[in-house]
Amino acid sequence: MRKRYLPVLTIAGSDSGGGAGIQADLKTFSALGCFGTSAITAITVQNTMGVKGIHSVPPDIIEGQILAVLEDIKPKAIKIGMIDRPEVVEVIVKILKNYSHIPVIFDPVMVATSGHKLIHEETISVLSRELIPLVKLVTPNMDEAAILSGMELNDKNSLEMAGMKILSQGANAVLVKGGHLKGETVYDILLEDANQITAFESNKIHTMNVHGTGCTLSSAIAAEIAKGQTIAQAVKLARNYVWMAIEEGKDVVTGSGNGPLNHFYNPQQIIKHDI
Ligand SMILES: Nc1ncnc2c1ncn2[C@@H]1O[C@H](COP(=O)(O)OP(=O)(O)O)[C@@H](O)[C@H]1O
Ligand SMILES: Cc1ncc(COP(=O)(O)O)c(N)n1
Repeated sequence: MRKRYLPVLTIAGSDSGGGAGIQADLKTFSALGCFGTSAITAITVQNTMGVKGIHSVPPDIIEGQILAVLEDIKPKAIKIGMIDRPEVVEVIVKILKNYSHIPVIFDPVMVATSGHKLIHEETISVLSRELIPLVKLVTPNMDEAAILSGMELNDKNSLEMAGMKILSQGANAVLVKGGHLKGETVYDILLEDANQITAFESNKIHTMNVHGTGCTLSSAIAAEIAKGQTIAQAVKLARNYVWMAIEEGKDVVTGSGNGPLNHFYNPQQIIKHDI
């Protein structure tokens, strides 16, 4: 058997500004020693200041991209990000049912850091009902967890309560991210089931460059899962990676809004596996 890089697939939107979406995902996979492949769901007209337009990719082309990768390159994990329309959820669900052996990490992207909506309202109930029960881990931020759970989130305790609600709605595991919490500490709460809850905490970094943190975190979790880590260990490693990429991204000078992270603060890890 030859040693190769572990392939990982991202199904997400393109960010022309390069900080979030597909662009962040592919940089993260590479930085963590995996081989990144992609299926683009939508092309956003975006920079550090915000989103100026969205061109939705036709569902048959999204399906074609995903199958082209699954049938030939055989990814070890899948990350899903921006899904703007219900028909795209349907296409993805249909495919995933035939590939249930591949672990899927789903970041239910709804609103960009800049405040722009990236999802049609009617998509939310469909992804909650049909997609979330199929994935290994769903990673909502506070606003997304509030929408999915119907609860208000403002402190560490409410992150956990919302996570419990999302579990009760059919999720297998939930990471409620608290990057937008007030105060000097950020908490992310991992619920693998009602009795297995892990609270991760780190110091808040003061910087404008936090565009793409959620995309980067979910891709890093997918990369670590592809390498064989457990969910809890993958989340721990991915959080460390994101924290360092934010810290080292303070001086990445691009644009006048919310800038990106520095995905390559560490030279690329060369990690080949028998596959
Ligand atoms: N200012 C910050 N300092 C340290 N960690 C952060 C900061 N902002 C976000 N994070 C971390 O980045 C990850 C993404 O969180 P969050 O920003 O809540 O998600 P999203 O990008 O989906 O809104 C989480 O692990 C969170 O703890
Ligand atoms: C294509 C695309 N996907 C995801 C996000 C969310 O990233 P963030 O919440 O960091 O703005 C984004 N802005 N654009």
